[in-house]
Amino acid sequence: MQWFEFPDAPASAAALAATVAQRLSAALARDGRAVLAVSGGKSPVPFFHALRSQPLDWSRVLITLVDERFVPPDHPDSNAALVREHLLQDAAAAARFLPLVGDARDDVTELAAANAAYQQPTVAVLGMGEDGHTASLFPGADALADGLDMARSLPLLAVQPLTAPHLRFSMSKAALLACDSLILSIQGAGKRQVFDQAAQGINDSLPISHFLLQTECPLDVYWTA
Ligand SMILES: O=C1O[C@H](COP(=O)(O)O)[C@@H](O)[C@H](O)[C@H]1O
Repeated sequence: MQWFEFPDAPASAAALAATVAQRLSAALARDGRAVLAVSGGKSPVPFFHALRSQPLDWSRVLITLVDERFVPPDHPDSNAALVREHLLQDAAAAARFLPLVGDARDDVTELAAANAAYQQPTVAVLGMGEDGHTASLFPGADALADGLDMARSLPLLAVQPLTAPHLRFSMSKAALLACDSLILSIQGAGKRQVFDQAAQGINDSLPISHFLLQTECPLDVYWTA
């Protein structure tokens, strides 16, 4: 795990955007295409603003989500709506977007469709909640063990959080660790405390620990107070 510390959120967002753009660019040169998976929530907005004007051949980049709430695409809690409003703008408007949820009417059919359409990301940018969840791998959820099972073959699963609204679709641990690289972006003293606790040992009540304490996929942590 590599640790990067920044004086404020704009500095962290700018550095994160430059790193992600450089990794996408390397994938474009190597493979002719690149896939970026981003997190939702509230904190990624400055990063999206910094990333969307990076000079890249965005027409060969596919953007998808690490996780999504099972809500229609115009719902205020939709991660796809967040990406459309804040990331798929400026130069990045040329990127293709692969949402995880359709019209949010039938979770079984839509999860099957999302798994069928899934594209393995080159880079995934993770967030973390103060309860230690990452993607939508929530502590205490019935589906957590399945989501953390490295033998699981389907990349996406449905998770019903006990402490947060909406059924979620989430990338599994196995799918996330199959990315070329992972970046965790966090800020604030509360999240730092959770991070420090999770870094001490694998602990299912802090699912993020499964990503900090692994050797399958390189992880960079972007931290700002
Ligand atoms: O519910 C979610 O929360 C986490 C953390 O969000 P943040 O706004 O506190 O950074 C996020 O990473 C995840 O994608 C989202 O669906």
